[in-house]
Amino acid sequence: MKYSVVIPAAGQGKRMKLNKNKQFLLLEDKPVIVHTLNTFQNDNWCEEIIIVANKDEIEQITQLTNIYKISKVSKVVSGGTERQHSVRNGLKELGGDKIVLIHDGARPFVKEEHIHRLVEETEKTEAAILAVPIKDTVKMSEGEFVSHTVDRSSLWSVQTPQAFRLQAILSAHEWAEKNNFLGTDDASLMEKLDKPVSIVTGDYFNIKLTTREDIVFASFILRVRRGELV
Ligand SMILES: Nc1ccn([C@@H]2O[C@H](COP(=O)(O)OP(=O)(O)OP(=O)(O)O)[C@@H](O)[C@H]2O)c(=O)n1
Ligand SMILES: C[C@](O)(CO)[C@H](O)COP(=O)(O)O
Repeated sequence: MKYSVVIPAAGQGKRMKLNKNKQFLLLEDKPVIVHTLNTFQNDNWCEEIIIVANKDEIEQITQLTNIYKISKVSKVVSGGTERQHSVRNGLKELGGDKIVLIHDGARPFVKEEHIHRLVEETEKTEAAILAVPIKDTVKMSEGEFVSHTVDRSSLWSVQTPQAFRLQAILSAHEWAEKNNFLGTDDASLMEKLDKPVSIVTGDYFNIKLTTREDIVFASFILRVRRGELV
């Protein structure tokens, strides 16, 4: 089985509160984005990588792909003001009706086995997402007070990659653009069109580097992956 992947990496990293894009943060010896790209470069099911970058970071990211020999990168295109716009710019570089994965550049720890399960699931349906069951109790609020506690038995913490048939997700993005709908993930666009989205259970190590604490977690995850910690 084969797929292409779009890597949105054109955010500002505001919540990280650093003076640079979190994709360039060094995790041990390599930038975050290189850790992410290597997973797909090393996966023989992956045929093509499209990176979406801030327009003034395209050259820097292109240089990194040359330095680290990420040869599957076919294009580095500029992003948009929202993640959804960046993803759309990346999707437009692809053709045919292949399987396409959309994976945050800020998620360097996704496992190949989970990527493959997503692709296999998408062969059967049109959309599949990686997610993990919520572990905490979840409550809704009204002002400063709890309004009610949500039944968490059917709640998921959704991650990326998210996998789709290319034409299906392109149509969903076109619908969202025409109807001014902005979703925080790509699967929500399919849901708005009443398309089924399968859930594949991933693992809790597939974090998105969002706030500074995540840098600490990332350094431990790397040690776990090397077998240094349980
Ligand atoms: N306009 C945007 C916004 C986000 N992203 C990418 O989408 C992924 C998930 O977004 P997020 O973690 O929110 O990144 P930022 O938007 O950079 O973070 P913040 O909201 O803290 O600024 C990241 O790899 C980010 O680079 C993107 O390509 N284009
Ligand atoms: C796509 C995503 O990573 C799934 O959890 C998440 O919605 C991205 O949200 P962000 O605010 O753009 O990081």
